[in-house]
Amino acid sequence: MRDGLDLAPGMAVGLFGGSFNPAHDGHAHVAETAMRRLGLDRVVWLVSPQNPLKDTRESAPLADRMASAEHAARLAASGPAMIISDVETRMGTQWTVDTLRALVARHPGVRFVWLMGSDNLASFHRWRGWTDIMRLMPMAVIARPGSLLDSRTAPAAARFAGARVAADKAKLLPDLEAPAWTYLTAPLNHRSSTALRQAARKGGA
Ligand SMILES: Nc1ncnc2c1ncn2[C@@H]1O[C@H](COP(=O)(O)OP(=O)(O)OP(=O)(O)O)[C@@H](O)[C@H]1O
Ligand SMILES: O=C(O)c1ccc[n+]([C@@H]2O[C@H](COP(=O)([O-])O)[C@@H](O)[C@H]2O)c1
Repeated sequence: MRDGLDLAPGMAVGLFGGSFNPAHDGHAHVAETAMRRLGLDRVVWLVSPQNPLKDTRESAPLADRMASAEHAARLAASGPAMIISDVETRMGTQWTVDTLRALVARHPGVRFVWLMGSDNLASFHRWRGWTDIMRLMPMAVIARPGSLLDSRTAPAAARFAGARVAADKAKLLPDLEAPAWTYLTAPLNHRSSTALRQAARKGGA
């Protein structure tokens, strides 16, 4: 089965999973920061069918979240650098570990890096197969307001302390063997989808 992802062997590719409900400039900030600091060729925005740890009732349809991600990605870069993908829906994978295993198998020679905000590092040890994710591909964590301290003391950070790469060596990350991860303290962006949904509800009330 083709997955619709146009990736060539040798490319350094960030995988950026999210609900994008809706997408916003904080997501653009993560994608742009990762691309620049890790020297990535592409960032694939994996628009998730449904975050396994979130409430389904609040989730907008996939097509709306894809459109929203397309719009936000244009804030991050023009040209082919940003790829908005429904590959998790196509492959029928819900858990990140399954998605990443499948993508690694389908794209030999691509140098993948998993990207996420620091709020997710704080809770990463609750994800299914999280130690397997750490061993599948390098990971870059982008600082997010409200989770800076939590994420630095996170169980996942402690467990893989020996695999941490200094931020000023982040460009090496796509070439390193997993486990390897870095924490990027870029200028912070305060946007969140929750706040946007709340504002929309107030506006519509
Ligand atoms: N402002 C931000 N700074 C850094 N990372 C962010 C920011 N906003 C979102 N992210 C990261 O982007 C990824 C996808 O996030 P998601 O789509 O859940 O957006 P969200 O704003 O966190 O949504 P919600 O408020 O509904 O939880 C996650 O890894 C999250 O940590
Ligand atoms: O696989 C898991 O256990 C898991 C638990 C929570 C979140 N995730 C993934 O993390 C990414 C960010 O999720 P979210 O909802 O914070 O946007 C998205 O790709 C989710 O599928 C994955």
